[in-house]
Amino acid sequence: MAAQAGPLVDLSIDNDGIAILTMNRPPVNSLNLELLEEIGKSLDEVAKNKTKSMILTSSSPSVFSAGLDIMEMYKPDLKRAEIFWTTLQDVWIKLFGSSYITAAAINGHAPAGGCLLSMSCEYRVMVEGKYTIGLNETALGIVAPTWFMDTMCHTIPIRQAEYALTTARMFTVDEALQVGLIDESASDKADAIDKCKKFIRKFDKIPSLARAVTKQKIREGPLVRLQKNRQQDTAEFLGFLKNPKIQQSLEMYIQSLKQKAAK
Ligand SMILES: CC/C=C\C/C=C\C/C=C\CC/C=C/CC(=O)SCCNC(=O)CCNC(=O)[C@H](O)C(C)(C)COP(=O)(O)OP(=O)(O)OC[C@H]1O[C@@H](n2cnc3c(N)ncnc32)[C@H](O)[C@@H]1OP(=O)(O)O
Repeated sequence: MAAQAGPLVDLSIDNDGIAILTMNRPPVNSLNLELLEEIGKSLDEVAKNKTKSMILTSSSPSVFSAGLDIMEMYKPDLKRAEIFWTTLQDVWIKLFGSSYITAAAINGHAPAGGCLLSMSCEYRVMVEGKYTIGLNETALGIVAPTWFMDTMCHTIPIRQAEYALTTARMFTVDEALQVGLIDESASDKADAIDKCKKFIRKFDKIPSLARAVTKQKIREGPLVRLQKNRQQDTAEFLGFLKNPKIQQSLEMYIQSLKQKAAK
């Protein structure tokens, strides 16, 4: 993978007071520990500055995020793997549970953890093209953690979520629109950001405390479930990583990604 140039995230505030959080880990914004830490810090910053809203996007021209960095899971140092997983949990708790308004301008592919980040926002606009979005874990022989599933069930009807999760369905932009996995499509990244801003402006006349408390109450179930089960969730993740069969399938998956990239 190419060496990192520049900061892993960019956080800027526009003239309307909207924070734009841009993931910047070329080539595919795979979520390693350092990127997750930087996303977490940026989410803290947005909360601390009482910014009214945030749009999550990517600096890549074709990938929103490739999901978790597979190299964090392949033959890992278990202490780092534990920190990696708890940092991912923290990011999800901060984003899914945020009181400020959140929207994702999905400017490219969003598999697995990339889909999770976008679903943790309140509104999704995806750029038209041959991009796909979804939770593909079962295709890799693994089970998405309960809070990944909960997040999908908060986004699309539970029947559709069950079908998508069990079949590892990757949705095209049109299919995602049809099922409600995304709210709108856009012609390009600028259009996606404009549409996210239009969504954010819908709240101009809604008292912010009432909005925030309503959001937190409706999202309380999945949040409490993870908060109560964090240690068990982490132990399960580490247990997976220690399983030789999982390591073998990871190795094969990495090879297949590399072969595809080399073509
Ligand atoms: C797989 C996990 C298995 C077991 C884990 C064990 C236990 C886990 C238990 C529970 C946790 C489960 C939760 C998992 C959630 C996840 O997020 S897993 C990650 C799933 N992500 C994917 O499957 C996406 C894979 N990537 C792609 O499909 C494509 O790269 C993508 C469509 C995003 C972009 O395509 P393209 O622009 O053509 O780029 P390339 O494919 O050419 O890739 C460029 C280089 O980037 C490397 N790469 C791609 N994805 C990842 C990744 N997720 N992690 C690390 N590296 C990645 C790719 O190998 C290329 O590298 P190279 O240039 O060859 O060095």
